[in-house]
Amino acid sequence: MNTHSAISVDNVGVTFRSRDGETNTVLSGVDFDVEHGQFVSIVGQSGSGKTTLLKTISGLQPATDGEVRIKDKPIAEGVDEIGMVFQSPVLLPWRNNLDNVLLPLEFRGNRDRTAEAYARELLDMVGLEGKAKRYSYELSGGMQQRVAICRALVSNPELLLMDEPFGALDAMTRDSMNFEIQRIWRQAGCSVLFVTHSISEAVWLGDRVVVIGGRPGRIVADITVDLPRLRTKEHRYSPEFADLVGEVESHIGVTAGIS
Ligand SMILES: Nc1ncnc2c1ncn2[C@@H]1O[C@H](COP(=O)(O)OP(=O)(O)OP(=O)(O)O)[C@@H](O)[C@H]1O
Repeated sequence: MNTHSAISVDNVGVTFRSRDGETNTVLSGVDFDVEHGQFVSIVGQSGSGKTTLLKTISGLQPATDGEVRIKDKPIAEGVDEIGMVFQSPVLLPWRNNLDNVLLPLEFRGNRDRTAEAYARELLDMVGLEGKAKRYSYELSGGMQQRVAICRALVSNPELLLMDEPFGALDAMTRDSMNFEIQRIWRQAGCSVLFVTHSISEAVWLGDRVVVIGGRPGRIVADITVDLPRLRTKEHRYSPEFADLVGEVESHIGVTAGIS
């Protein structure tokens, strides 16, 4: 492991075993490090194992081989340093936004005035000033996803795992969330692993784009995105951006045997 790594995924493999004893190895030899504060996009064909990888890094899915370490502590020992955001915000409709954001702290018995003030700060940070006492049904899809992001950030995680977080949003809201998430990430100061089906989103947001491919899934490319921050729409029309998108596409295509 690199001494500066916040997250170390060390030769991880995942094999599922069905009830009748059949095995399905989904990931094999997945090996990469994430430095503190890095934004890493993960792309790959449907079924390549992206969600399985995020679940394994979060500790929800035990690794069959290898190990995941967060700040040098094995994930298997239980680590509080992770926040997760899914495609659907999954907010509890009977709780207002503030209470939804505070849920993880409530579970741990850590809800107090300081936590409430921080949760309000987060809601302000994502542009939901004045919406703390509103309910999810009063919000747009993009606003609900912002509440889910606040809930994931309220424990000050080292690592934010995002699985297709903007996949259910319309194109314009997705665009604005892509811009917003850069600002939120920089303010929160955490590392991010961001799974997406959109190659341009992956390149636009990432410091790196990790491509998962093959059967079983493994890392077939790890591409550095050397575009300046904060990225604006103009970057998407630059030749450098187009080259990077082409490079990522070529790796996804090669692994699928379609290029
Ligand atoms: N709990 C499980 N038990 C058995 N097989 C599973 C389980 N979870 C995932 N799989 C299998 O692992 C493979 C990878 O699934 P995964 O959801 O990780 O892929 P993905 O790259 O995230 O796909 P998508 O892009 O479609 O969301 C699939 O073949 C899936 O059927």
